[in-house]
Amino acid sequence: MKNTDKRLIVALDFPTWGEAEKLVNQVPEVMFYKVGLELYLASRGEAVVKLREMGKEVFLDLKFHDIPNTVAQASRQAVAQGATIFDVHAAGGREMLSKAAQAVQEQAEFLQVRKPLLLAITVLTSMDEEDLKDIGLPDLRRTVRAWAKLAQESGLDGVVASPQEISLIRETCGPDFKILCPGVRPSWAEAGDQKRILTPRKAIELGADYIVVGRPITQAQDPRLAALRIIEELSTVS
Ligand SMILES: O=C(O)c1cc(=O)[nH]c(=O)n1[C@@H]1O[C@H](COP(=O)(O)O)[C@@H](O)[C@H]1O
Repeated sequence: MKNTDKRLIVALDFPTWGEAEKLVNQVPEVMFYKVGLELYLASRGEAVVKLREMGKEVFLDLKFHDIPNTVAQASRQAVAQGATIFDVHAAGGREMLSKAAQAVQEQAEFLQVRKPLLLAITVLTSMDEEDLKDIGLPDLRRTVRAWAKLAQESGLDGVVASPQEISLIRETCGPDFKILCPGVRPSWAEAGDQKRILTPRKAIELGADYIVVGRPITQAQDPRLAALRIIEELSTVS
């Protein structure tokens, strides 16, 4: 199908599978969807199965953050669900990250399935310097750099980060480390609760491998038109 771009992942933040399914059917050009906490729980995990049956790729965004054994075991389940990408929090630390990476490798070999990309959340795009100070972390860019480096040293494939930190992460982790960016807002959309944002084109130009866009598409009057405008914007950047 023309007019698709797998660098665009649409966040299906809906309270029922029915609403999510309607959106997916409205925008056949979008091939990659994010299932987060709300839809995963509302659909009792079925959203992932249904999207796979519809031929879509899934970013399973459950942001695991727990003791190393618990996260490793949950990671095995994420591999079994057929996600293309899933994530854990970098703040879980070196042992949690490396056990998760090891579990993904082992489980993919055991099930003989394609190994999903395992990404680490750095600093959430809804937080700014002030929010970080509140939780005792004094320097946003130093934190992002340290967490990205830790994720890479622990064997992860990449990070989830604000587009504003792409250059910093590229400098630190090199060209092959994956960077997935939420906090992406077309010039015509509202920021909402996102604080560290850039446009889709700018994010890709700076070196993002994937962008995640939710409400500018899912809450648009015409979601298909909104998605096509973003796909068109991306097509100008190779
Ligand atoms: O892990 C994520 O996807 C994520 C990380 C982050 O730092 N910021 C962030 O917004 N997200 C997710 O990306 C999506 C962004 O949605 P919109 O703000 O509606 O475009 C939401 O589903 C968030 O859960």
